[in-house]
Amino acid sequence: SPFAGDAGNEWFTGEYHVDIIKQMERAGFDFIMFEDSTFVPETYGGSSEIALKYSQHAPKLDPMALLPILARETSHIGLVATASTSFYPPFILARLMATLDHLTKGRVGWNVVTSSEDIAAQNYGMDKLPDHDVRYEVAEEFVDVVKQLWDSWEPGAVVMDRETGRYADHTKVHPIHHRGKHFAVRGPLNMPPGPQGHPVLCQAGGSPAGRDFAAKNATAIIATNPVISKMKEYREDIRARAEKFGRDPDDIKVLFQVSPVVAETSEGAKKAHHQRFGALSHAQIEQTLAGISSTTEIDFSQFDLDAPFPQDLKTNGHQSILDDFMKRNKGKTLRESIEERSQFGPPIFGTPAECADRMEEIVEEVGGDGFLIMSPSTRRYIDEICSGLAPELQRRGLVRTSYPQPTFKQNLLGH
Ligand SMILES: Cc1cc2nc3c(=O)[nH]c(=O)nc-3n(C[C@H](O)[C@H](O)[C@H](O)COP(=O)(O)O)c2cc1C
Repeated sequence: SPFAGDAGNEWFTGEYHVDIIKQMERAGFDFIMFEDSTFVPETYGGSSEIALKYSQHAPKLDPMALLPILARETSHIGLVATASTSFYPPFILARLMATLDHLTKGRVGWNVVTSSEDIAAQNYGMDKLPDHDVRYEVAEEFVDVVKQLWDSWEPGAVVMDRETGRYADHTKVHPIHHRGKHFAVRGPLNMPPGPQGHPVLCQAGGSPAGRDFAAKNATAIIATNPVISKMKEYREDIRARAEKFGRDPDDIKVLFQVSPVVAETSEGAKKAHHQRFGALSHAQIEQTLAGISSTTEIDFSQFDLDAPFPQDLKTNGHQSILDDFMKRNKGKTLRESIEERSQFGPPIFGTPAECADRMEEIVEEVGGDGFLIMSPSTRRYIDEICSGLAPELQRRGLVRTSYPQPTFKQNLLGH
């Protein structure tokens, strides 16, 4: 982008992230989420050329190391890092999250992913990932172990009694002696849990196994769908699954991915939207196809752009994303199909008031809890959202103007 400035360099030192998170806190965002993966894609065209040309999936800073820097520069906004249950040992993850919950004073969250790329698994001593549904079985056990570790220090275990010179009460700190199908962990954790006890869990399950996992464990669920009726269906399905697991569905916030295009005038926004998402340029086509190729591990460079693509593709990666993509675009050419996909969510463009109107309509129809704004990495875009769109939503009482509760989870849930 001609408006990226020197973000490509400032990004490496975290300066860029510090600037944007301050804007976001001022604009009343609940949280920032850092997506993550740990590989350099090679699926598209059988080479890393296109992925590296457009910096797709790489480079990435490790979000775990970035969060405490951002915590020092802010006071209220939630900070969510992605970590994979296929690659981390549960003890290390539990300890990292507890550490971050203390360092951020109760503002940390974990986006739980199972990962979808064999090429990433090969960085951790595996030839390939377990099957899709087995990954969720592993994730269930992983989260169970992590929660047991966070609970291995009972409330009141830390006494810090100066008179007796005693730091902690050993009768309130317990090994967990977990021996399951996938993990064996003795415990206890070597530190007490942070202010939230269990940090906020985020998830984006799309498949039946993924939705069950999310409905059972997550406080924030993020989802992508450009079709309003499907968004509604998804949220209702998640809420029904949550009830099945004995949870109050209102304790889960379902947030839909959008990428609003905001401008001073309706015409300006329409033009900018068309530039970004209309007839795709060669570069946009390459980027979108390379993106789908790396998440599905299917080389889309082999298909004719101006013909329908096969409807019987199979992946051990993000199957639900692929199924949905095939179903929605039956009969369409690949070029037509990726035009919709490149938008990520329902089209939203206009002046701040027009975008706010559209978002309000969508939430009314979907019964949704809000949105996850997916941002191109420029300060200009962040400013359009934080100084243009968000204040308009705040004036309408749709976005917070303060953070009344002490922790991220309490602010998210409103109690
Ligand atoms: C908004 C959004 C963000 C996601 N972020 C990540 C991520 O950072 N890392 C990752 O490996 N997967 C990520 N995913 C993929 C999901 O974890 C999940 O695998 C995907 O939605 C497909 O669902 P399934 O696993 O139930 O098949 C993301 C998905 C969505 C919709």
